[in-house]
Amino acid sequence: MISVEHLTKYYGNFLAVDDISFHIKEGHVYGFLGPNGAGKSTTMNIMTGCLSAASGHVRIDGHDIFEEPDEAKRQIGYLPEHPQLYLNDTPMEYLRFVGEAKGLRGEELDRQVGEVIRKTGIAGVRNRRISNLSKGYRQRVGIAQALLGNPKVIILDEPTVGLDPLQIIEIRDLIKELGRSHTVIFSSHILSEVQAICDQILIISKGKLVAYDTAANLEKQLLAPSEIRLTTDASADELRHILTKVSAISRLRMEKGNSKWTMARISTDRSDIHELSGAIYKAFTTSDKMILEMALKKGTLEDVFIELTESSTGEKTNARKEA
Ligand SMILES: Nc1ncnc2c1ncn2[C@@H]1O[C@H](COP(=O)(O)OP(=O)(O)OP(=O)(O)O)[C@@H](O)[C@H]1O
Repeated sequence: MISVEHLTKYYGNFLAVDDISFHIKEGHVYGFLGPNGAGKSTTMNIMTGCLSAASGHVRIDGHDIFEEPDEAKRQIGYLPEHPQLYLNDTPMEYLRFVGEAKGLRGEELDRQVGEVIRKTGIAGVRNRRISNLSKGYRQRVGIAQALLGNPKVIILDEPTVGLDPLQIIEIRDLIKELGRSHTVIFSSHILSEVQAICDQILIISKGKLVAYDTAANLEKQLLAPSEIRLTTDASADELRHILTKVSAISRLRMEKGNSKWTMARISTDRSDIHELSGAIYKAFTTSDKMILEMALKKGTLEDVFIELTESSTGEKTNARKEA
């Protein structure tokens, strides 16, 4: 449905999109996930024909966005990060205006405007001025205009930014609903949001595509090491000796505890952390030392996201606090 090949974009000397390539199939919800400034909006603006690129190709349903912009754009409905709504218009007037600009006329215009109003749940406010609508309803109007012309692909740039928690839930539900009838791509810097809505996740960091897969596969393939925190009455040397029998350990770090007990962090790269905890219990049974406390921490997608985006930006992302 969409093919992006070796896309590169500079702002002056600054490389904002760095040789990004990916393919998108019909009928799924895709999430562009990345910290602020990662290059999500720039990539979306190029994909929708709003911005040029230094090099690379974007094909929408076989049409090159640079060479056949009209055909390619017909397949896309776009809600930019800062949509230009006409605040003095009502949603009805605004949607009729956008519909006409997309070439709709007469009964077909009436039908489509009615349908997008119904789909986005704005019937109750369709005759109020947009300037009097809440941010959530304005965002719905923005999504409604993207749906006009019945495009195959809907691209939404940070559609939940600035909304209150209830509005966020409503817009997320709407995106999921749209995913039943369209291919939807939306961007966010909030991992939990992308995880909750998307079938596929594209992680973008510092202009590069650093991962592309389902949430479950990302966790499996890029697995952040799982870790066990252990407190024992064994000394550090005794613990090292007991654990020589445990092959699943990839890393062992002693931690400063109180003077009486030894505390350690034990990591594994294996996908099943219980394989490690079981082996540790077993190793202790053949010693005269005790496990006083054992806590398991499984590697999560959040760990993967933070590691991928930190290693390429060198900065802390804000995913953890907002997820
Ligand atoms: N018109 C511009 N001129 C110069 N630099 C720009 C311009 N637009 C974006 N940038 C820079 O390009 C980088 C990528 O920006 P972009 O808006 O694509 O990121 P983003 O992932 O969408 O982040 P955000 O969520 O903050 O919008 C950022 O460092 C940004 O400051």
